[in-house]
This record gives sequence, structure tokens and C-alpha cells, in this order.
Amino acid sequence: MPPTVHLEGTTLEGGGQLLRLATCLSSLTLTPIRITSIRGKRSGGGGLKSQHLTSIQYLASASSARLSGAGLKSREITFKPPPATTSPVITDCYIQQSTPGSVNLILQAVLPYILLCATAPVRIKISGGTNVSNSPSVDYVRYVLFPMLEHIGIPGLSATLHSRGWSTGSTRVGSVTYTIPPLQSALPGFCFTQRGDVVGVKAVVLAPRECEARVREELDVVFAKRREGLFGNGEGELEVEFEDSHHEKRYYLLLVATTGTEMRLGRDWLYDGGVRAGKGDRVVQELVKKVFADLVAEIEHEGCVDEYLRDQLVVFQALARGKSEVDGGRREGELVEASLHARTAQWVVGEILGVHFDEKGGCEGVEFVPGTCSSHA
Ligand SMILES: Nc1ncnc2c1ncn2[C@@H]1O[C@H](COP(=O)(O)OP(=O)(O)OP(=O)(O)O)[C@@H](O)[C@H]1O
Repeated sequence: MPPTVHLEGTTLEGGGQLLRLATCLSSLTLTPIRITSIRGKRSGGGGLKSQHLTSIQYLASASSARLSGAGLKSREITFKPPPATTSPVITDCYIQQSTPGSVNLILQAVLPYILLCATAPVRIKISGGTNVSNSPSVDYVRYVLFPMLEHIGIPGLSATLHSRGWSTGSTRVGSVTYTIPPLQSALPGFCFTQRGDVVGVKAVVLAPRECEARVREELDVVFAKRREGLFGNGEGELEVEFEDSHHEKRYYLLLVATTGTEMRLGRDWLYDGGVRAGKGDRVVQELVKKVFADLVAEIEHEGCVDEYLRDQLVVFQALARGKSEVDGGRREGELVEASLHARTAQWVVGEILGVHFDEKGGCEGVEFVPGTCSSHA
């Protein structure tokens, strides 16, 4: 058995991502790990929240790992997979939470493991929040993450939304079923270095039904003003998908730019401030203005991914065969620095897999072979 890897939970970003990624890689490579000061840079003392606990319990059970110290608010765990693979049987299941912890962060924790260890397509239903601040929304997963994963050789992923779960307004738990076809062979290395021009923008809007006309009007106005920033000298249309949020305080907007090389860059905002009676109009203006400004900033750097996808691709780069590169763009002639989340993910894969990233977002992956559940570094 390889020696236990100790990960200090206050390193770099010091949040839940470190824990999700570390336990997923431990399950895959059968590397025992110990994580201390879990979420040590978060307020309120850190420790495990429902979403984190649910993720690591799923991984422990699927990989037959011995999990010690795990409970709500735990600040230290050990995760010990069996010394040799026990041919995990990964079947359809329902991962239930009673809080609106992000379903998509649970997906983030378990997806690489299922892709590489399942032997047949798996449907995983997860309950919790589908639209939660500081996490990928189910809309982002559908319109940015999954299409980009298809691009690197992971086809057929889908998300069926049963009901939305929100971290705003009165608490509500929703659910999604993800269909995950396992990979048949090692993921090839991939290069996201050619972005091309933006050819279209999609808007996904969730807002109270009575605001629909106002939202559409505001989107048209701001889109017209931002045309040059979005398309340069080229042409492109705005496609709008509107859904009633059924709550006077629930507003969400995701904008996704698609480029000529089929890259997708997304920016969103879940409005989580108060909405006083008659002030919905101001919220709509603020929402549309902010998200368009953020998207244009992503497009201006000319990289192939948005800030969030960059950290979410690190694990796939590390597990792929040979060289992968993800161009995060340039500002004022300098490479856009990887976010703290991305650098944390890079640190975790360095500690567990020995994969190292260069400043251009490139690495030599370990070529993880599906179905083997141990590292081929
Ligand atoms: N608006 C967004 N769109 C897409 N992805 C996002 C967005 N905001 C955050 N993310 C992603 O969500 C993940 C958040 O990780 P993080 O460790 O902060 O979450 P967490 O488990 O809730 O931790 P903590 O509560 O400790 O902050 C990252 O992978 C990040 O890229």
C-alpha cells in the first residue's frame, strides 16, 4: 500500500474543493490520505458541511475505503481505500441531502471516479441545491461543463432536472438525475488553445414570471450595447431561455458564449440580496448588467475557458494520457494567472498523482486506465 498522503486543509484556497478532489483521487488510485484543518480558511471554524460529507461517504462506500472521523463539522478525516482494487460495483443510486447543499459539487466529487470505475452507464440522482452561490449551477453544468467534457472525449453526459433547489428565498431542496456513461479507454490528452471568435450567446434566465417581458427587454438592450465586446467585427445572435422561478426573491442569469471552435465560456449570477416590493425592476437591471460585463471580461482575455472551468478541468488533465493544455488567456500581454481554486486543484493532483502544471496551464497526465482503479503514473 502506498504511504498515506497528508493534506493540510488550509493550503491555498483552503475550502471544500481540496477535500472533494483528494478523496476522489484517493478512491481512484487507492492512495490513503489524511486531511487536517478541513475547510480551514472558511469562516465559522470550517469543517465538513452536508455536501462535503455526502460526497466523501459516497466515495468511501463505492470504493470500499475505510473512512474515519467524518461527521458534520469534522475538521480531520482519514480515507483509506483497500490495498488492492475490489472491482467496485457502481450502480444507479439516489444521493439524498436534506439541505440545499450544491448537487453539482457532489457531482464534481464523484464524476471522475464513476467515469473511470463504472462498467456500465450509471444514473445518479442527487437532491439538494441546483442553483447555489459559489458553485456551478445545473444550468452551467448542462451548457458549459458537459459540452466541454464532450470535447475532450467524455460523451453522453446528461442532467435531467426534476425540481430546482435554491440557496435564496425560503430554503428549498431540488433534485437532478445525472446519466454518466463510463469511459471505455484512457482519456486522451487535450489542448484547449484555439478559441476562435464568439459566434453566439445563450441566456438562461430564472425570474418571477411577471418580470419576463422586462427581462427580455433588458437583455436585448444590453446585448445591443455589448455587441462589439462579444463578437468583435463578427456577427452573432442572443438566444433566451426563460423559466419562472416561482418566487419574488429568486433571480438567476447564466450567459454562455459559444465560439467558432466550439469552446463555451459562461458567467452567471444568482441574485441573493433582498428584493423589496416593487424593486424587481432594479434587480433585473443589475443582474443583466453585471453578468454581461463579466462575460465580456472573459471574452476579452481570448482564453478558451472561463475562470471556473479552468479549475474544474484540472482533474481531467491530470488523469489524461500525456500532454494537456488549457489556455486561460492574457490580460495586458501577461498570462491570466490561474485562480486560487485552480492552483489548489493543481496542488492536490501534484501531492497525490505527482502531476505538475506549468504556468501556461499545461501538464503531463498519468494516463489513468478505466476499470483499473489504481494509478498508472
Ligand atoms: N459561478 C460559478 N459557475 C461555475 N462554477 C463555479 C461558480 N462558482 C464557483 N464554481 C465552482 O465551484 C467550486 C467551488 O469550490 P469551493 O471549494 O469554493 O466550494 P465549497 O465546497 O462550497 O467550499 P467552501 O464552502 O469551503 O467554499 C469550484 O470548482 C468553482 O470553480
